[in-house]
Order: sequence, then C-alpha cells, then structure tokens
Amino acid sequence: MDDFGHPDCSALARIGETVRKQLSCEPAVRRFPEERAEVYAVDAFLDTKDCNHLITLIDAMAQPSGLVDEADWPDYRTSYSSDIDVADRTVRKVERRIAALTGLTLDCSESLQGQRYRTGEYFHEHYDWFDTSADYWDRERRCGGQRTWTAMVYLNDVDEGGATDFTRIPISIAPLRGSLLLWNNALPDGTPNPWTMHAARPVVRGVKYVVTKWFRTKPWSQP
Ligand SMILES: O=C(O)CCC(=O)C(=O)O
Ligand SMILES: [Fe+2]
Repeated sequence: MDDFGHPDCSALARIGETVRKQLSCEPAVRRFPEERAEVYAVDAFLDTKDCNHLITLIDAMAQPSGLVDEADWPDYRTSYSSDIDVADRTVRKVERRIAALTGLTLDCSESLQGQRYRTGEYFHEHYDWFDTSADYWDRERRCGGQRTWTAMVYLNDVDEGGATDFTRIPISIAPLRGSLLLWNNALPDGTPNPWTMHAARPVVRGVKYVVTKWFRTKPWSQP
C-alpha cells in the first residue's frame, strides 16, 4: 500500500493545501472557528431562482414512485438521493462555480447529487471519506480514489429540523436557502479526518433539499 497505509494521502495533503490557500483569499468564504476540521460556509452562493430550479429537478426524479422504493432503504439514511441531470445548464453552472471558488477540478468529482428529506427523514452520522479497508474500496479506488472535499448547497429554508451536525465538534448548520457548506474530509497531512463525522438531523417540519458534490483525488468515472 502506498502513502504509509493511507491510500492517496499525499494527493489529499496537496489538494488540501491548495484549496485552503484559495479559500483564504475569498472574502465571501468564512471558516468555522474550529481547529480540528476545515469547515467553511458561503451565504447566498446560489440565488432563489437557481435553488428552485434544482428543487424541481430533484422532485422530478423523485416522483415516479415505484421505481425507488424508499421503504426498502436501510434506516441509516432515509432521504431520497439521486444524480441530477448532468446536462442541465443550472447544474453545470453550479458545478463550475464550486470549482472556481475552491480551485478543485471537476474531472475529479462525482456527478452532482440531489437529496430530498421529507418530514422525519435523516442521515445518521457518517464520514464522507471511504474506509479503505472495506470491500467497496477496490471499486472506489479504481473510479477516482479517496474523497477530498465535500461541497453541499442548501436549496431551501426548512421549517424545523434538518440541521447538518458535525457530531464530534461543536458545528451545527441549519439549512438556509442558497448557502454553501464546504469541508475537507482529510487532515492537513492527508489522512482521513475523524473530526468530520457528521449527520443530517431529522426534518421535523417541512422538506429539506440539498445538492452535494464530492471531489476525489483522481479523475472520476461512474463505477
Ligand atoms: O444533508 C445533510 O445535511 C448532509 C448530507 C450528507 O452528509 C451526505 O449526503 O453525505
Ligand atoms: Fe455526508
């Protein structure tokens, strides 16, 4: 195994440093005051029109019920989730803007995912980085390698609940329409950051919509 037992860790360290430098020059980007994890937010990253359009795309895919039987999904994550139209102009614009802000390369990223949480739905605590000792790692290693940064945009305000909580550090983000949340899944040395454990808390009232982009160390292709 390369990188002292942590696959892709030199690339992760390099990418982390590049993005950190770039974000520090962006006045709209604020870092949460927490040393243990690099978590950033940008308010009003997307306007209402773009948010509403993305919500329409997510709903359109979520509608044909029977195709996706949410009742059969494991309880770990009860939201609806899917790739959204990669050819859509707004999707492409959002992807380009995330890349421009962070300096990350779209080639090394998964296609934008749309997620919808209805009342009571949630995503239990987890890491976005891959467990490289798990069976799935062989597949992920070949289709882009380890995840580097996560970029997520909240598409609406939620009446109650639905916060993104970093469960091991005091960071809790309430959904706010158009705001971008960004974090580095690795430590500065490129090893997986255990402080990035996070959860999407249950929506208590209303519906929550987000789009998420995960970046990788290498060019990504559909597994
Ligand atoms: O919806 C959220 O607040 C977090 C979602 C998340 O952590 C994920 O999709 O990996
Ligand atoms: Fe996550």
